[in-house]
Amino acid sequence: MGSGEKVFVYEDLVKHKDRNDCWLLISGKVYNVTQFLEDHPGGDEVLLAASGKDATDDFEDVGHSDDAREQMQKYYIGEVDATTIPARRTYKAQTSTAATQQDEPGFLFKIIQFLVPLLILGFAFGLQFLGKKEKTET
Ligand code: HEM
Repeated sequence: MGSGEKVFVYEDLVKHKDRNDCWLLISGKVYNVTQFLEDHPGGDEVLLAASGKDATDDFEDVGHSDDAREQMQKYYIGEVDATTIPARRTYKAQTSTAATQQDEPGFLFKIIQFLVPLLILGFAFGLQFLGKKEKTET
């Protein structure tokens, strides 16, 4: 606050992730929470664990109050150049491909289920036919 806008690079965060010097990156903004570690209602450990990386998800997952968002302004020290932040990994469920892959053995299984009784029947008729033929021949 008031000390001017500073633009950091993502790699800078790694240098500020211990108890004596702890920065947080939340929604592209950098907060120096070193003095806040002891006072954080959620404890210092969670803040230390959230430092050195993008802590946006960790912060939002807790559902911080407006009061907490107000408080964090005190610790704001600058922004991180967005181009240096690694792209967030999104895990897309491979529904379409997984479904087709699963469908194939299912389909094959149904065909086999249908064919096996037919083969047994065919075999039984075949044996009967052979039996009759043998009787007529003798
Ligand atoms: C500058 C950043 C932060 C500030 C100013 C802050 C402030 C606060 C405040 C005031 C509370 C009390 C509840 C509320 O008002 O919402 C709180 C709770 C909490 N915070 Fe943070 N917080 C910050 C960052 C984080 C981060 C990065 C995490 C990582 C997970 C975190 C985890 C928690 C947890 C787990 C609680 C719940 C404590 C409980 O209810 O037992 N906070 N925080």
